[in-house]
Amino acid sequence: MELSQRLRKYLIMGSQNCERDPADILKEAIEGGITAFQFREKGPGSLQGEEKLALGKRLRELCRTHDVLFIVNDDSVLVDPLEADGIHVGQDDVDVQELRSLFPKKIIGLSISNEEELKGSAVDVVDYLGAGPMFATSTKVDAKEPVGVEWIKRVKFLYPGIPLVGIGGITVGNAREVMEVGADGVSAITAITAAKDVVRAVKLL
Ligand SMILES: Cc1ncc(COP(=O)(O)OP(=O)(O)O)c(N)n1
Ligand SMILES: Cc1nc(C(=O)O)sc1CCOP(=O)(O)O
Ligand SMILES: [Mg+2]
Repeated sequence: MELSQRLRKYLIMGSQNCERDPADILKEAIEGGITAFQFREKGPGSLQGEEKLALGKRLRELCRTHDVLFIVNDDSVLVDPLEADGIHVGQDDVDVQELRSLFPKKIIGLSISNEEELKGSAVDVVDYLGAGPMFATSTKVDAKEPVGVEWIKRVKFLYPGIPLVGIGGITVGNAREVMEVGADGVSAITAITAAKDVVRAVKLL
């Protein structure tokens, strides 16, 4: 399957986003039909060190069993121990050219929030882009101002060949807008982790 299809329903989370066992939430999200998962264990309340690694391994196994893409957020040292399919980084993280030489065959995702970031990034070495925040979000403390779905149109116009997912404030109610302007997928934290019925939320997304 093409990467653009594998990024269609992209759950991102860590234990800090979950009020119950993250593995249960991930299992339900897989049942609902997520195609990709990003292990983003960071921020207030997140696990560190061995505990982080242990949780990553549990979640990785679930993704492997169900053929869901497993991407690590930020932490390049976790890529090999977790046998991740790839890594997602932002503008203030490890440089993507350095990542590409470390991991020639892994999937590398890069966050892009504006034209300046796009111009200054080595887009040619990455496999997909994350564009956001689409809408207001309180999940990421240092999130930028919402850029809206117009940003998806612009990035697709400039880089039609690279898979693109929207992120930030995406819900069951607005995911369609993001897809209709040309995104290959939607990524979400709260819309899935905080849903009363996770299976249904993913299906509706
Ligand atoms: C798919 C996707 N897009 C964007 C991000 C944000 O990455 P970044 O800007 O590095 O912020 P953190 O997630 O590291 O706080 C993402 N994680 N995934
Ligand atoms: C991790 C992340 N990155 C963003 C970006 O704009 O790059 S917004 C964001 C948080 C997404 O959480 P929610 O789905 O709960 O809004
Ligand atoms: Mg990051």
